[in-house]
Amino acid sequence: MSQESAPHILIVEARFYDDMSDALLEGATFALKEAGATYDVVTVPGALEIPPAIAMALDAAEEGGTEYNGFVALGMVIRGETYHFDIVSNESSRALMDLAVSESLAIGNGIMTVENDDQAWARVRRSDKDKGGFAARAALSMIALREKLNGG
Ligand SMILES: Nc1c(NC[C@H](O)[C@H](O)[C@H](O)CO)[nH]c(=O)[nH]c1=O
Ligand SMILES: CC(=O)[C@@H](O)COP(=O)(O)O
Repeated sequence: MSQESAPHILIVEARFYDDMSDALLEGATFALKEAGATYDVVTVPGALEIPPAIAMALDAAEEGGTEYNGFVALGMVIRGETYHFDIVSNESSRALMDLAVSESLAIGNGIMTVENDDQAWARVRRSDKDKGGFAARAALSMIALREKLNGG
């Protein structure tokens, strides 16, 4: 897809923690609007469902559905008592990386993996770290890089 128009982004958010998801989404959408990009938002139950959602969007695009220049993954994974934290954290990030490399996708990974609520809140929109905005800008940067490499 050539980049004549503004980048069109799919934000896939895992709303496991509604309030933190609101903050991550605020940061991401602010950054995209600031850059003149357009976006759609879809919601999945948890971080493990983000990579399959992106894969589904790619399949839909091949069948005439919306084509996206890039993707932003937003989620919050907070360690609990069991090994599940490691599974959710490692597998979601691994699957995003596999998709990005195998499909040359521009994906900004805003899936936070933290030890506790304090660490979480220190890294969402209501702070200067704003990981949602950082993920959005990462996706836009990779779109621009792909255009440059393709002689755009
Ligand atoms: N504990 C967290 C989860 N767990 C849910 C998984 O992501 C997944 O939805 C479930 O295993 C069903 O497939 N997800 C988060 O995003 N954050 C968590 O802290
Ligand atoms: C990241 C998780 O899956 C975690 O929230 C689950 O909590 P627990 O390990 O106490 O079941």
